[in-house]
Amino acid sequence: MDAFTFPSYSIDLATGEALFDYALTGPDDEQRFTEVITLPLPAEPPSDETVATLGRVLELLHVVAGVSYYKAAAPRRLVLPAPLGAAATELVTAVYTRGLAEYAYRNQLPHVLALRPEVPAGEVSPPRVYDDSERRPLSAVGGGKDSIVTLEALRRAGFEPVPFSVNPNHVIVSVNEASGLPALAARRRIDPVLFDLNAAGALNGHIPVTAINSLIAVATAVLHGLGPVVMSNERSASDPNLVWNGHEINHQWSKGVKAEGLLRAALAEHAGLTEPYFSLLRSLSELHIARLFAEIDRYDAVVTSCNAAFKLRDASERWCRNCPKCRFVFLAMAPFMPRERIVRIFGGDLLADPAQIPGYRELLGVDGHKPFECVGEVEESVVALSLLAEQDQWRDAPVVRALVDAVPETAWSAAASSDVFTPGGPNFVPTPYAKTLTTLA
Ligand SMILES: CC(=O)N[C@H]1[C@@H](OP(=O)(O)OP(=O)(O)OC[C@H]2O[C@@H](n3ccc(=O)[nH]c3=O)[C@H](O)[C@@H]2O)O[C@H](CO)[C@@H](O)[C@@H]1O[C@H](C)C(=O)N[C@@H](C)C(=O)N[C@@H](CCC(=O)O)C(=O)O
Ligand SMILES: Nc1ncnc2c1ncn2[C@@H]1O[C@H](COP(=O)(O)OP(=O)(O)OP(=O)(O)O)[C@@H](O)[C@H]1O
Repeated sequence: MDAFTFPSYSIDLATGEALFDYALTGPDDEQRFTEVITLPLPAEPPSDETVATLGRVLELLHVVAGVSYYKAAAPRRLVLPAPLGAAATELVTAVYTRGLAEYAYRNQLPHVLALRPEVPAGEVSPPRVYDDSERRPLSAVGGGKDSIVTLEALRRAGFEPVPFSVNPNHVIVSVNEASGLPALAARRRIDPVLFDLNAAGALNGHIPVTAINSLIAVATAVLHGLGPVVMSNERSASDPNLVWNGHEINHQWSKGVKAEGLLRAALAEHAGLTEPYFSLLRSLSELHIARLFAEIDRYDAVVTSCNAAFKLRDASERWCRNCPKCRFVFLAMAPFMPRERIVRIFGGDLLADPAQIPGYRELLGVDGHKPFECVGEVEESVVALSLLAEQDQWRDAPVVRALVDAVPETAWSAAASSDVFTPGGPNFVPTPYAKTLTTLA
């Protein structure tokens, strides 16, 4: 295939159903796709102004959500459907290059990292300004510890958050029920043709799913007259897994602070939103978030951070207890709660199981590189281990003992002077939200 194009998109405001069309085109062939995203409908029909702003957000979503289908063939041309301003073009370029960097690396497709969209010439008419900064926030809920910390902090600080999820599965539904807050949900249906192509051996790999979920959340906030979308993306999401041909490869790229800045700028430029989107947890390490989570117990029976529970097919019920994310989150929570509590949350004790040692050695930087998963930095893992080694309840756990012996002296010294509990780094948290997290301390 030579090119990826965006033939059309439409929305039916009576049902909330938006259709996004895509095409992979070649000299003799064309493969079409349609993704269906259904937004929850508000009680009152939206005003013309709201519909206009929503249309602008959906234009960005149309282009960004194409990344799932582009990756089936990775053509060298990305032909956008309409003119875009500089900030929106920068977002799109980054989503298809940095957002697909892990995919490019694993499939050895360096041209993807150099992709530049072809933007039709023309002016984009300026959007109407939509001041959403003082409205109730939409809090994106993914079912894991991070979004629970955000939801609870916002609620306790009096912001009256509205929980929101894309395709909530039973985990997310249970988390929302445990919160007691009425939630909004959007549906997203990937074109089944993509799965057929995958089964037939098409190119496949990781995509920047947070960028897609984020724009669906912003579209929902606009349609419902709500305020900023509040995410739970942490500091370490901005750190790459490795560098390849001079390019950073980051599994979590669209959770990182650069992606957050690009999305905010594109939404301001293209849709006129004054305070569209920010991550409340941006300054915090995963370990710090785990410590905050330990202060909240109403979600213990439902919280699930394991990605295996969120697969579209053959999902695990809750924690699979045998993946990098389960290992990392167990290690990060363990120092801050009684052993019986964490074993109850996970349904098992990962630090009592010697089979987990090789996976933990990767997380601790003893072997290989940081896994391609949503896990914290090596330093955070070493700090967590050092805390466990000081506690009677964990000191003699088989995995803790083996790991304490495996970690090199240099890592212990780095951990001793670590700043993992000191908030830091760039963030976009608006001033009224600056003290929100203190409600959990
Ligand atoms: C649940 C999961 O981790 N899935 C990744 C996995 O896909 P798998 O085939 O095992 O299961 P499915 O998720 O059901 O996907 C089936 C196919 O559909 C494609 N697909 C899925 C969602 C989408 O939006 N677009 C798609 O094209 C997918 O490629 C499969 O072929 O492995 C895939 C290949 O590496 C990953 O792409 C799947 O990741 C999902 C998109 C996903 O939702 N992952 C999140 C849990 C995730 O990884 N989040 C990251 C943040 C990444 C970011 O930058 O936003 C994190 O938490 O670190
Ligand atoms: N299905 C979803 N709908 C809406 N937002 C989501 C969804 N899944 C994840 N998110 C949001 O995307 C961001 C990244 O998701 P991630 O899975 O890392 O977070 P989490 O589930 O809150 O916590 P954890 O890291 O413990 O899994 C978070 O801000 C989360 O709220």
